[in-house]
Amino acid sequence: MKSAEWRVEMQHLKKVRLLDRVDEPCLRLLQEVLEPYEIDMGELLLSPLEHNRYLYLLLEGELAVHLDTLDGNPVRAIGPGDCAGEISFMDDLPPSAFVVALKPSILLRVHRRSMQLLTRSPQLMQNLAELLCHRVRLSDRLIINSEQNANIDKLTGSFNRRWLEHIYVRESARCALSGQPLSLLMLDVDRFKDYNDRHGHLAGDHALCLVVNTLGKLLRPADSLVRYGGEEFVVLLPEMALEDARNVGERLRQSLEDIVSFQSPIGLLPGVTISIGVAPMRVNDDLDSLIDQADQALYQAKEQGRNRVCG
Ligand SMILES: Nc1nc2c(ncn2[C@@H]2O[C@H](COP(=O)(O)OP(=O)(O)OP(=O)(O)O)[C@@H](O)[C@H]2O)c(=O)[nH]1
Repeated sequence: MKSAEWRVEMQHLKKVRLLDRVDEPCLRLLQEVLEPYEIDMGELLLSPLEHNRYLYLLLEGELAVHLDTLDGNPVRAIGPGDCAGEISFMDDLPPSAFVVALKPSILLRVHRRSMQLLTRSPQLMQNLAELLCHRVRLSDRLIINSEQNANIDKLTGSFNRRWLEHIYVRESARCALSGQPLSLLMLDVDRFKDYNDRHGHLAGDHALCLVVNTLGKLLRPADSLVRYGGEEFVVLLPEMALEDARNVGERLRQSLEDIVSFQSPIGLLPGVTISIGVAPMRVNDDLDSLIDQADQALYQAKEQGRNRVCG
């Protein structure tokens, strides 16, 4: 980052949202302490590893904010008129994120020692408070999104095992308390190794997505379709007894048998069939013992020739 040679003018300050509606005398004072800087593309402006003493106001260019490392995708971009470093500028702690220039950028910066000057303007303080509120809301949204993503299988978009462990605790307790049954289906794609060998691993991936898309449409909102691992899936059916769960299993099995071929991004592919083991929750069943029961029923379905429901 290098100091720029030009003088900061009023027109520059008018571009910055943080200075919106700040009165002219205060802007004039700020004009004296703001320093213009230029930063090259790819250059690091802020890092959690280095103390920051400045508030940066971006006039031109674009910056990117990265949380943990610079390798992944940025969590947000900073455009002209926005600012950077405001949190570490205020609390005098290391920055909470990396900020890097996405384009050659022009900035104004003000040192912490001029903080008193900023606090003279109630309007500027209000703008700053609003900006910090906005940042908090963004962070909350990021936490919610990452929490949701942590429960989702990346390939198929179904729930993953982590979600199953979480939802089982809730649903089993709820059903036990209200005297309702709960059942679990264990599903496995038939002869999936052959499918991969014959049509390729990518085709296998599309077939797994087909399974999730097809079965997902047949389930109630309260049911959870979970990719348990590889080509194995679990369906948790709260408030459902064994007989009804068998019927659901049969409907799921049939729905895939009916798909002889399907259109995928790599062309027309053959459908797959599934075998299903059904298990009703018994008193004192935990998730492992219930899965174990369903797994034994699934084993029988495979033994009896596949593409069937047992249990
Ligand atoms: N394409 C693809 N294949 C996977 C994935 N996860 C697991 N597999 C494959 O699924 C196959 C499972 O094979 P097996 O456990 O032998 O069972 P199977 O061939 O389905 O035979 P049965 O279960 O006895 O009907 C293995 O070849 C794995 O490589 C995945 O995410 N994508």
